Amino acid sequence: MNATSPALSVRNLSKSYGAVTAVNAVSISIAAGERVALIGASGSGKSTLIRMASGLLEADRDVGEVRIFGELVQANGRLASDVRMVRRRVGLIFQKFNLVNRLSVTTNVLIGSLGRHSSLRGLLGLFSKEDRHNARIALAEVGISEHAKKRAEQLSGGQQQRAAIARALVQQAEIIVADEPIASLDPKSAKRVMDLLAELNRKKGITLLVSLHQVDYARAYFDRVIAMRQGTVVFDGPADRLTPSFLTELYGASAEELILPGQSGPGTDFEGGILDVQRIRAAEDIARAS
Ligand SMILES: Nc1ncnc2c1ncn2[C@@H]1O[C@H](COP(=O)(O)OP(=O)(O)OP(=O)(O)O)[C@@H](O)[C@H]1O
Repeated sequence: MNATSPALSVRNLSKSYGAVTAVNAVSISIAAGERVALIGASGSGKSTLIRMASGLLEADRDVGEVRIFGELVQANGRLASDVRMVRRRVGLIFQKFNLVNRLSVTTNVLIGSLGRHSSLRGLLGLFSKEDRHNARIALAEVGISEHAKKRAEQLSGGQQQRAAIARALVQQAEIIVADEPIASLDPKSAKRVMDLLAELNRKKGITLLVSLHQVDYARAYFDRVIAMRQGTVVFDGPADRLTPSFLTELYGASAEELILPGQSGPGTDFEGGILDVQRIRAAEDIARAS
């Protein structure tokens, strides 16, 4: 709403499941355009926080608030009545891609435009010429134009994740909230997905909040890291402070789960170069041609 509002503001949010406190009085603020990784061992509360932040899950009653670009998502454990409108600004990416397997890649991407139309129109496949044009551009931007007509289930994991990102682009998401987007991918596909997210942040100013298990990806791609342990935020600061010794200080023995010795991380040879340039040119060509 307000140009100076944070992209995401979470204040005093908690969530319990019976005796388990999944998230305990967490407050964070993410400025528009920031690139923030959320790390933590399994069960530390990352998914629960992400689901509450994006309006998919109500927090515990009576305290807490979430706003996205100043618009209320939930307060005191109740979702805002117009939460659907706010959610349109959020591109959600999940570990398991969240595509409709039997639909074509293009249709899956077009689903991103449904927030702006009646669902019936979308269900009937009555997408506008402009929507289709935007879907073609988005597919080119994420580098999977040649797979547009295939069914989603025919794509590799990395390609499916890129289709999910294309859907967020068609949705014109201003913040992408991704819950372990690379956890199911091989290192090469993981790197491509992370390269793509970072590029969208740089070129389009899309804010990123991405939960990850792997600290080396957090360090390579993000300026700021929020680390959780047992439902609370134990670190919020520059990614380069996350040295192995600091992680051991934060997490003790469970730091090993985050450092992943021996597993190949992103390294430093980010794919940028030729592939990127070709992809961006293709998207620009499509934009000019129609
Ligand atoms: N629907 C639920 N019912 C009961 N307990 C839950 C539920 N969802 C999460 N929890 C518990 O809340 C805690 C935090 O879970 P959460 O999934 O948020 O952690 P996480 O950091 O995302 O873990 P992972 O990295 O394994 O996905 C865990 O102890 C989990 O068992």
